[in-house]
Amino acid sequence: MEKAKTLSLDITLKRKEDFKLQIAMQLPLSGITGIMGVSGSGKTTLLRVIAGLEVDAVGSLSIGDVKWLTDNHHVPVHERAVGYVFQEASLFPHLTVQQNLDYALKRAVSKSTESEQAHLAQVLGIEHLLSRMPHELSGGEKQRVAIARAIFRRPRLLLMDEPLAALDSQRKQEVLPYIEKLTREIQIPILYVSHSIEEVARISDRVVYLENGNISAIGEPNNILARLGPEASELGGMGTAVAGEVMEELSAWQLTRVNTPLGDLIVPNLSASKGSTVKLFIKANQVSLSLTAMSDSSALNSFKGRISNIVTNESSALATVTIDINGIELVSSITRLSVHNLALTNGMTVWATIKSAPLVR
Ligand SMILES: Nc1ncnc2c1ncn2[C@@H]1O[C@H](COP(=O)(O)OP(=O)(O)OP(=O)(O)O)[C@@H](O)[C@H]1O
Repeated sequence: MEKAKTLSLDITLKRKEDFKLQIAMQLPLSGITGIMGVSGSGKTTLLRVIAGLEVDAVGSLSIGDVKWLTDNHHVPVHERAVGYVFQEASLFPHLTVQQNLDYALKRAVSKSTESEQAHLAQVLGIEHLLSRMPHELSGGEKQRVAIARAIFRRPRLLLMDEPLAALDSQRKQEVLPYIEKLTREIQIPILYVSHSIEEVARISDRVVYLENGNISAIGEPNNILARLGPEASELGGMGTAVAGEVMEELSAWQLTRVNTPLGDLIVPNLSASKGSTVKLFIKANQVSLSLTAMSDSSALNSFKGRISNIVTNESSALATVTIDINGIELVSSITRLSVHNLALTNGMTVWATIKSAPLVR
């Protein structure tokens, strides 16, 4: 990996007797890196170390050619060019959106230019909100303003800690596309902490999975998410992310046909324009398996594939079966009893049926 475009860290932080964060990794300074793990695994602590908020962290940390932490130097928080977005937007209630942004700008070491600010306001869709007071904004709008405030300081890196956790699912769906646009249109690398597999699968280019202060897996979202064990249920359930192109609206049926590497998927109406790219998340518990093609079933989406992995655990009723369909690893969660009854084994050909309802954009 080219050093100038890499975030490198090799750090240790002993928090208390039973928790030590010990992370060594190199991440490309591009796109979105999802940081996942169950509660208490160290996600927030990792972001705090990178931001410079943990003065007891030891080791090395550099962003491109700039060293933020070495054996004998700790660059203080205000000199690290990072933007931080938390769960709560925390805007000043007595200032307008514009005044909130100006306030942040006045205190910034590095400031964006007026044209950069205008572009950012447009990317985040907040141009029309600038004269409003925070109490006149929805939760999603507040979060978009908080993101703009963080980026006005021209950070090298944007740290987001559960930025959507306080929003309901409709607002989440509303804000996610703006976050995705940031890495494309502003080219700002993002570290994105989330509890939600769905969110991370949808927006991340890579995932770092933490367990008890250590990295237990790092790589492509699907590879990581498919390997999660029982902890996946705390994270909203396992699943598979697939990107696809919107082919047509079946408006009479309130459905949309999306072409994906699995084949054509019929999903609830996405209201997305024809030709646009969407990401779908297929929950593992919505994928059933059969040995023959089912022609008399109500399910619309059925695909032929080959079993590439079966994980069972005698203490659990459920098994995780991975099916390779045109190179996509589709994860299915079915009972161990079904694996036994169908005598499923690696390499076997099966039909995977996806209920159309649970697909999300
Ligand atoms: N200020 C603190 N002092 C001592 N220990 C702390 C402090 N903050 C967090 N911890 C501990 O450090 C560990 C990691 O916490 P951290 O908040 O990084 O986890 P997390 O993965 O972000 O969790 P969550 O998903 O619940 O936010 C936990 O054991 C936690 O109890």
